Amino acid sequence: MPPSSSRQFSIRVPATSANIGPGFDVVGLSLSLYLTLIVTVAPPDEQPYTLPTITHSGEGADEVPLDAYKNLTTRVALYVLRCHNIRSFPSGLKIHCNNEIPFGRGLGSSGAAVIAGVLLGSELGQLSLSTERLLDFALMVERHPDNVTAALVGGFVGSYLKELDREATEAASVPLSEVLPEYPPDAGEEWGLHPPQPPLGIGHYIRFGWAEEIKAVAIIPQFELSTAKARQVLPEQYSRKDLVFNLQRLAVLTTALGQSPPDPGLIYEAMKDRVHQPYRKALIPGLPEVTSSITPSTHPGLLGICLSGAGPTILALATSGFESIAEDARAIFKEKSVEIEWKLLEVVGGSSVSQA
Ligand SMILES: Nc1ncnc2c1ncn2[C@@H]1O[C@H](COP(=O)(O)OP(=O)(O)O)[C@@H](O)[C@H]1O
Ligand SMILES: N[C@@H](CCOP(=O)(O)O)C(=O)O
Repeated sequence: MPPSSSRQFSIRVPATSANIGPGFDVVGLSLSLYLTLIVTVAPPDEQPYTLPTITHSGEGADEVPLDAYKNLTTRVALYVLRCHNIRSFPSGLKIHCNNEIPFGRGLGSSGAAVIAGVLLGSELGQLSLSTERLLDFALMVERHPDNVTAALVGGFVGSYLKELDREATEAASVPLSEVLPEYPPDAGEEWGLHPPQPPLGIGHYIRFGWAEEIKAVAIIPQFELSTAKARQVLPEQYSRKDLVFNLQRLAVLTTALGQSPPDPGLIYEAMKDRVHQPYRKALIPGLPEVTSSITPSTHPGLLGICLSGAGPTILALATSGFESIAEDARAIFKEKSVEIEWKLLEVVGGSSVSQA
């Protein structure tokens, strides 16, 4: 018998900090700020068909589209549904989004929206997708695995994209506009018959250890920098010297952050980078000054400091002295006329779906 009352569930996805210095497009850390969706699905016999209603509170409320065909989360959900021959949202769907993750700051807001979307699609279609398959769908949209993997599975995570054969590479490289069309089909059009299906098993990951006493100070400049813009400034090629510099540090960092007590001497140096931060400093006034003048010797308790994701947020990992790290960073940024906000965050578990 079909359910006669509405079904409600919630989806909670954490913020993430990607790269952690040398791990560009490789490592991510899930942090205690959340995107939460409260979803109400009307009983199936309700007539006539009505489009989803989206409401949004918190970060991004003044800029996020509330049209289900334009909103990133619902577009991703619709992509997952279409790939399973479900061509529209259920009638009378209501979604309330409460968002604590600031947009365009390098704390994985888009990765969280994408993961919320794949979980929403899976839940609405009652598809019971595995973690691996959810990741495949997310990777068709956000094509670097660091944020989405950490947002989905939680913790301190390393990931790589599988080398695909020619056919699968083509399938995974279709333009984003084909994966996520922005408009509904015109009346009578057969939209959604052949969405590009993700190849199986695109992303592979492992969770590293994390020493519980390590907290994350997020120093958040009050301006947005889109990840797309911050990727455009990166070179196509790197010298062997710079590549080896990063590989040496990343190999040490992935174990060093799991050791208790953590070793600031080892970690501070292991969080340095030559692959993305040097190129992004032109977009983030104060970045080199903050990362070079806040050190374990000037700030006891500090372990390491780096750009969070594509920036402009700076991530300081520390066991104590959080306020002095953040306030000294504030003073340096102020000299460059950049205002900041800071938050002390914990490393948390991954995304969850709960039935009401
Ligand atoms: N909760 C959300 N719902 C809808 N769209 C979102 C949400 N969070 C982020 N976005 C989209 O992602 C954009 C920010 O993505 P991006 O430039 O990758 O920055 P970051 O992921 O570092 O915050 C926002 O401007 C918005 O378009
Ligand atoms: N590896 C990516 C990470 C982008 O993270 P975001 O939080 O800024 O979206 C990059 O550095 O471009």
